[in-house]
Amino acid sequence: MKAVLAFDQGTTSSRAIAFDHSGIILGVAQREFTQHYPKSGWVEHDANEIWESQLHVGREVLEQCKLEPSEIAAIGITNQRETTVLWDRATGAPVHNAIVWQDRRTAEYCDSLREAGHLEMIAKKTGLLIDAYFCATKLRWLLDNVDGARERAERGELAFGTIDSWLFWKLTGGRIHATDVSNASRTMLFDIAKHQWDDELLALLDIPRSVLPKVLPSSHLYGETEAELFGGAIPLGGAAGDQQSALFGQNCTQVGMAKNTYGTGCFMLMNIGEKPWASKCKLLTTVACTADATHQYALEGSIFIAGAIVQWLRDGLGIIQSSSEVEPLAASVTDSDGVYLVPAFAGLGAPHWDAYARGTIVGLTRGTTRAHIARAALEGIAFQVADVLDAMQEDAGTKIAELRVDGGAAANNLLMQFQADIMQIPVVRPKVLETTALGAAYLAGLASGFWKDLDDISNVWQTDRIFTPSMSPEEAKQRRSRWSDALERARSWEQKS
Ligand SMILES: Nc1ncnc2c1ncn2[C@@H]1O[C@H](COP(=O)(O)OP(=O)(O)O)[C@@H](O)[C@H]1O
Ligand SMILES: O=P(O)(O)OC[C@H](O)CO
Repeated sequence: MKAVLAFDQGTTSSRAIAFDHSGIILGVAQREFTQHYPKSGWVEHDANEIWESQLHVGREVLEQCKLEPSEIAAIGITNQRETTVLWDRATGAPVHNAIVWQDRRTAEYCDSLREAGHLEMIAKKTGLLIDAYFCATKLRWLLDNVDGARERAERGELAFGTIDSWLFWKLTGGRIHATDVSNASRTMLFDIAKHQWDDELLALLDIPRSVLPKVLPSSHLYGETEAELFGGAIPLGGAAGDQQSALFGQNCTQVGMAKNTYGTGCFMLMNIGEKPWASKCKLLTTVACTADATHQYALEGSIFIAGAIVQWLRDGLGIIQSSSEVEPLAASVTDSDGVYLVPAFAGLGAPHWDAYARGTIVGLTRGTTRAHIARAALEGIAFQVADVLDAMQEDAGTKIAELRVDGGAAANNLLMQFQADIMQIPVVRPKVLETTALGAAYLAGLASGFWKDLDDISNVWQTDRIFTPSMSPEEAKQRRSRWSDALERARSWEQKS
């Protein structure tokens, strides 16, 4: 076998990456797809467009690398999590656009769940806080708002899944309706200690069990692709939510090791070992990936908007033409000149959890230029990450020695240096920034025997650059205090209807 293929289905694009046995990237294909914003705070994707884009890049990378399906040991899927698809089992047609993880339409329903006193029970079972972010309330919304959906679901005609399930279904021509444990742990319907769907939660959310996929380990032979899709069947060797996949791809397999991924949002995960425990600092407890069917958990801080702020500078404000221009623009000034940008465009996630916060720019003067705004935008990403790191250290009762980083925006040196400065710990960037895809490749490669065990893959991870703090602790403290002031201005901005 020559390669393992990772399908990395992200929020803004679908990617396919082929890795060889040494973890070297043989080829990458990528395709963006449409973001739908039907109302303020709503975000949707066309699940068929997701499928078509993923299929297209899968074929493209095989062609690019001149690889035959028979030379691929397995495909590993990694995906944007929580994005919720509901489709018809007979036709395979989605009943509605997928509701994306960033979508806030169920925020008020979540308030009512909280007010009814369900917070503790839900946190204990699922490791999650009650938030519109997770699948459960999105799925309930679909069942209640799509004509006839609830009746069809009760009759067993509909299937629910996160994007991994949806891709498994499409790749196998509807033969497989399954998800992996790491994705299941993001639904708010899954008991993470017992590793099973929970009847009390299903009853509370009014979700019929018949819509649910089967839950399997992350590294596992799920089946094979339909032969005609790629000109030959390819084994499906695993799946994982993209953030758990990145934790695995960063080799954070020991307790206390942490990574942060800078994509559309930012997600910091720290390995906490074999027992789940509840966060005291509004972080999530989630299922991590393992090489076998054993269980591991991670503590997670999810930030909704990170790299997306750079897209907004490009597409919304038009002050840059491409994402890579943000670094030279921000570097053209020595600081943000007192400007703070809180990127709460979709509310605030960890550790603040305010669905009604909105994006804010404060400290503007007549001297403010687009360069200051660009710099404040990058700093706004780093400040959010520092808040999560504090919460994680407090929760774990230990200092995190270093933070491993990856994702599209981790290529930005100015951002990485500021991140190390403001957190006062080293930021370590690996050579392969595609650790999300690498994690999925590992999972599939381990299931198919392409790699023997964890030792076999331990040499793949290599450091590219370490950013060490160069700002004084006093200055970092002062800057973070101003950031907290700015954050206060952003909180509770959107009014409840
Ligand atoms: N040089 C850069 N500096 C800052 N942000 C960047 C840079 N290049 C890309 N990005 C941002 O990174 C994100 C893309 O990263 P990626 O890991 O592909 O995200 P996702 O998987 O969420 O689609 C985009 O939001 C983009 O704006
Ligand atoms: O698509 P990404 O990389 O921004 O990741 C999205 C997360 O999985 C949402 O929880």
